[in-house]
Amino acid sequence: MSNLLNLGIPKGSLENATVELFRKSGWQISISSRSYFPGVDDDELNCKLIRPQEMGKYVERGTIDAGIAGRDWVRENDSDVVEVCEMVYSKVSRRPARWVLVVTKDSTVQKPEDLHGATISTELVGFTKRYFAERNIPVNVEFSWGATEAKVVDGLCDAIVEVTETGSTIKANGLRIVCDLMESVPVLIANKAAWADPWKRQKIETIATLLKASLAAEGMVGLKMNAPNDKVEAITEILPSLNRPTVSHLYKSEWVSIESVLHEKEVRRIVPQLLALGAQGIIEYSLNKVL
Ligand SMILES: Nc1ncnc2c1ncn2[C@@H]1O[C@H](COP(=O)(O)OP(=O)(O)OP(=O)(O)O)[C@@H](O)[C@H]1O
Ligand SMILES: O=P(O)(O)OC[C@H]1O[C@H](OP(=O)(O)OP(=O)(O)O)[C@H](O)[C@@H]1O
Ligand SMILES: [Mg+2]
Repeated sequence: MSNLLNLGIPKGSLENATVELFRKSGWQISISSRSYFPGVDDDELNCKLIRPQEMGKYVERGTIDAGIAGRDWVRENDSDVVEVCEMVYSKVSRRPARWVLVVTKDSTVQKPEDLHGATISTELVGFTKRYFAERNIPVNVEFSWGATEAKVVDGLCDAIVEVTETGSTIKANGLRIVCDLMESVPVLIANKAAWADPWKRQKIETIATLLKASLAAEGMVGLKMNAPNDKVEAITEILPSLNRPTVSHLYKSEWVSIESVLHEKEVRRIVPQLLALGAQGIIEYSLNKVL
């Protein structure tokens, strides 16, 4: 049984984006409705769906060897685990999630200090209490089971500390962000004993490497072109690359092939310049992974 890694997949907001990231990285995870044990096309992996709020606890205990959860919840639970790597993605975007202090639009609150003696509702109680205590602002922090935005609209509390990504929920409820309190990204965490086991560690590191390589490839493309020998210097001078562009000779020709990896957004700027310098047969191709 030693060549089996128990891996926690975050159930909820990060679920679809995580499964999609694994697909790009080479693992097909299939989740059937109502089952908390997704299938995966790797005999060395055993996946379980676990709430990000509880991931740290189960990884710390060794119930599972590794898992992905938002760093916010790993910190909130003060989980004694190895943080293997962070990955920048959220529910719908490739930006960190933000925990923000939120009030109604007509509230007079402009800064955290204005909440002296106020009641704040949040799912992230420990962090919120610490944030206000460190600033010597006495507040009453209440745990919220969710739908937190509704509570400040209803006047059940004076402010909330909520997670936001696109901002659409805050906007839809007519609320206003006072300030950002913290950012959070998903992290791959490992149990300490699993990390000390050479096979498990290697497997966890392989997963980390490939997940990060898939994220790194997003927005990057390969660009390849032919050019006369005497233009190589001028072209490689302006061509962005990860390290240096590759130059190889065309068979029985005075021409060379030049290849580079760059941000897709740079292509529209660089292509007219490449053409002006005499490049021909330019091709752009997408990349699955950048390591
Ligand atoms: N758009 C988002 N909304 C909420 N959480 C997000 C978002 N993007 C990333 N996250 C992260 O997802 C985790 C919260 O997960 P989840 O949504 O499962 O919790 P929840 O809100 O309590 O559950 P539910 O989906 O049942 O409302 C946190 O680590 C948070 O930082
Ligand atoms: O900034 P946005 O892109 O709108 O995303 C943030 C919203 O998404 C989450 O809600 P969720 O769907 O988890 O519902 P909940 O309030 O019941 O937890 C979070 O709690 C916010 O309400
Ligand atoms: Mg939620």
